[in-house]
Amino acid sequence: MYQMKWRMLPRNQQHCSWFDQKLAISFDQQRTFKSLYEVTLDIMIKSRVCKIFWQGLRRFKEFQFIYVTTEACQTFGVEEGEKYTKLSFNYNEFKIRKDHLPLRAIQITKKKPEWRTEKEIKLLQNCLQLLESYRNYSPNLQHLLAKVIRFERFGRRRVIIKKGHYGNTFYFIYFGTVAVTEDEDGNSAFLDGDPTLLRKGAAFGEIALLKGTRRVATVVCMEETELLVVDKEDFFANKLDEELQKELQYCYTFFKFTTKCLDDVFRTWPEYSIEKIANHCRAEKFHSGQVIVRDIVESTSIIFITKGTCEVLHLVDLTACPSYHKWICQQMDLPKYNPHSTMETGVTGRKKFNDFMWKSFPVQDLSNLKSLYILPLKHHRDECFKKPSHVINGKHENINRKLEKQKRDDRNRVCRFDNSPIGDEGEREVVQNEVLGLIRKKLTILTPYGELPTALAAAVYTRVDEIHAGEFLGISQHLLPEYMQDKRCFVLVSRGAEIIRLKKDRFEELADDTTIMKLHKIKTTYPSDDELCQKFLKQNNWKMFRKDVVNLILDQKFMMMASPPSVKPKEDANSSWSVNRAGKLFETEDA
Ligand SMILES: Nc1ncnc2c1ncn2[C@@H]1O[C@@H]2COP(=O)(O)O[C@H]2[C@H]1O
Repeated sequence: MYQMKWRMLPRNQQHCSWFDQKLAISFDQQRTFKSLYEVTLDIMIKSRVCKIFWQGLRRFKEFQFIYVTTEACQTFGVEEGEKYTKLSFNYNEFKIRKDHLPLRAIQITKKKPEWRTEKEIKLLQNCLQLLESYRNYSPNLQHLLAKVIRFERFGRRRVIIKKGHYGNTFYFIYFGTVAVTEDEDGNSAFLDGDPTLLRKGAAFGEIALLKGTRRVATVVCMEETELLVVDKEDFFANKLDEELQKELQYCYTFFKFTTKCLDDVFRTWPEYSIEKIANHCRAEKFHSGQVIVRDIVESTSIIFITKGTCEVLHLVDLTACPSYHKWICQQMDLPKYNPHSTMETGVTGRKKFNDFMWKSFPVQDLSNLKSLYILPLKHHRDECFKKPSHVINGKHENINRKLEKQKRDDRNRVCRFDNSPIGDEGEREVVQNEVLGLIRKKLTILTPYGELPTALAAAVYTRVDEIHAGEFLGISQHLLPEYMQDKRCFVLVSRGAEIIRLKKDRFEELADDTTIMKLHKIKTTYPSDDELCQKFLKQNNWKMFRKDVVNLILDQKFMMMASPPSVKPKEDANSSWSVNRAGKLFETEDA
């Protein structure tokens, strides 16, 4: 560029200004070199920075960022003049998902083991304390596992382990439920009424690793499931096999050496059969009050109690029990139950109460009925009794009068229990009809033993048996012919028990004739529903009596303390026959 400029000058000017030109060249050159140097330096620095970034990124290739893929991320658009910028906001990153593995812990598990800092391992260890199977390991093993464990999330119906495949992984369940099935695709889990389920805190996939065999079962997700995975190399490097061998040995030892308690059921079994059932079993712990099996008869498993106690409960539909009707008649002074005049309606309260099952059960408080029954009586007999608050209010009084009229009209229209005319047949009769009229308007149910107010339709859970460590249940009924089986629903509830579940068909497949003969001799018969109802009512009568006595004594005491003894009975002395739901249902020790 400089030479071009110089040549373009006139000839004379070219000679005379040679020195100047010389000076100018060196000055310009200097500037050019300087800028060239700066550019080169710039390029060198930039290339070095790029190289560092590139090397860093190469390492990051191993690191997968976590995306919560389950729900689409919401995107907001912002328009700025001509430009259109997209701001994205993933609300999943801010959403607290209860019971799921925290995001921070997931990020740690996604890192390579050597990248995890001591602080991160500790944090992960703390999160994993929630898992029972993990918590039971020594602190050292817990630390080693937290170093190598990785995270995986699967959706419903996803097969995690396929039966017959070689195994390279061991799993802990952090969230969700999986089913263990005998078929390859795991479909049976969704058809089986009683599949083998493993939940949060359980671990699986150890058998193929410990024995070096193929997978003995298929494991499929029943819902979205979060797992923590240990690879085969880490499994053995951290001596996890030694710990799990102990667990596997537990079931084997129970079947092999607890035969005395188990009525010698397994005494004649060859070694390999016991080993085989031990491979298909798992010890499970249940806290007190937890339901182990919802229907023992329907269940496809035999339950062996290894530790603690269990209770067998049965829901008795009182409306279907003649003893209950008799008792109601006595209590309410209703027309006596006559077995010859039963209504073959087939409509009972059973369906209604089946729906309630465990989550809730009907609160049957007879005190309301009793107060309806007693208040008018008291009103007639003793003017000193306080009027109900709604009667005091004039506005309510009008409504009340209207209601009374309506009730009277209804009573005339609707056929009554005893077909007796309404009139002055005594206060008691009137009140009784009053009660019935009110109830009839609300609903009555027809039972095989007569009509019953809906408010008195009750069902109670009664304890029918107690099972202790070393005992088992679920097979004797299964071996009986269909017509001899007790098809009623029995619930097994833990009282701090530890159990082993074994599939009935697997047991039958391996059991020899001697075992089957022994089991045929074991007969468990539970009392009929009416017998259970009688037992319950007996206990209830005692409770009612006890409550009445206590109320009576306390009343007298309080009255003496507060004011001079009065002859008037107190209202709450009559509210003693409310059905105590806790006491009744579970036959507490004070029963
Ligand atoms: N009856 C069972 N109860 C619970 N888990 C089981 C049962 N049978 C098999 N499994 C688990 O299912 C896994 C399937 O793969 P593995 O054979 O490696 O290990 C098996 C056990 O961990």
